[in-house]
Amino acid sequence: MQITEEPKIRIESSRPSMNLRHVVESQQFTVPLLMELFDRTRLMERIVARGGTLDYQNRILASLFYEPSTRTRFSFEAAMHRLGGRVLSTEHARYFSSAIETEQVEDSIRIIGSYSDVIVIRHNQEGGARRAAAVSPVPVINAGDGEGGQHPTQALLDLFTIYRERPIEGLSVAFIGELDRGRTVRSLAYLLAKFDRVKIYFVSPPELQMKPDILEYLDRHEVKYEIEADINKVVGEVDVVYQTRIRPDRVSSVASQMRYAIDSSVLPKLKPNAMILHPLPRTVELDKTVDSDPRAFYFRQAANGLVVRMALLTMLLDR
Ligand SMILES: O=c1ccn([C@@H]2O[C@H](COP(=O)(O)O)[C@@H](O)[C@H]2O)c(=O)[nH]1
Repeated sequence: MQITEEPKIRIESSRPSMNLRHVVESQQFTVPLLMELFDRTRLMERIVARGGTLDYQNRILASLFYEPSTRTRFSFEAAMHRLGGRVLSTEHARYFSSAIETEQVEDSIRIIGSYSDVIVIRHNQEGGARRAAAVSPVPVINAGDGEGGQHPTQALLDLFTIYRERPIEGLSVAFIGELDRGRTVRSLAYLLAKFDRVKIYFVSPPELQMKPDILEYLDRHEVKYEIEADINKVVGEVDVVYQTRIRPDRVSSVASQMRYAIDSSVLPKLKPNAMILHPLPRTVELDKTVDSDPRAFYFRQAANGLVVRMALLTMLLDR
């Protein structure tokens, strides 16, 4: 794709109105900050449509992944390239360099922060990103920390995907699958709690249900929710079905995994204008026959990762 420089689209290179130093958890985002991010995201859509910008040349993003990633790493790196910047990257941070000799994340971050302008980190331990942010000389973005941690930028792109289609106020959302270790679900629940009249259904086998910390947060913020084990009682009620995997080792049988699957037998039960989301990658819980249904939004959701992450990078780099 050719970069067209004329007429120039101005990224409000002015400073973001709200101070955002690191992105560690979803709770950091207020509704005005989310709206500012989404306004910038719309601008990024226009910039990407013309091939990108050179505005951030000479800025360097370091991507440091201690766990595998497809969408998050590629979209962050593509985002920096579309902004004209450069990327230093490893997807084997657990094995590279001195981590194998038990170098602490703090030391790695101090060093890498002296080579770069922003660090994107996926850490295998809950709290890994927070530890990184505590010592980093440059902004740190949490790209997933531990199984019970968070994945705030996934939640931002999830929310943007919904926001493009309908108001978030008054929305009903069913989170289905392996909820206790679903960092994407945890992060999105925190974001949804910022909006009025949202209702959340947590649908999973009892042993994989959402952990009390999120439920207590929802209670404190007076967000309505229900715990449910039967997918059929919920799918017809909601505006958004947020499907997630159930890994086979977490349930006793394939049959119980399949009880939470979305396939062509479930589609007729959904509202005609429902949205089906999934953070991907999928296993058996989201059948490929669903892909051609107009309510399937998961590939658009993954694609939105690029523009949302571009917008977020500009907000951190412009401050
Ligand atoms: O059902 C799911 C599927 C994925 N996740 C988490 O989402 C990301 C996916 O990683 P990519 O960087 O997009 O490849 C990862 O953090 C998974 O742990 C999930 O929680 N539930």
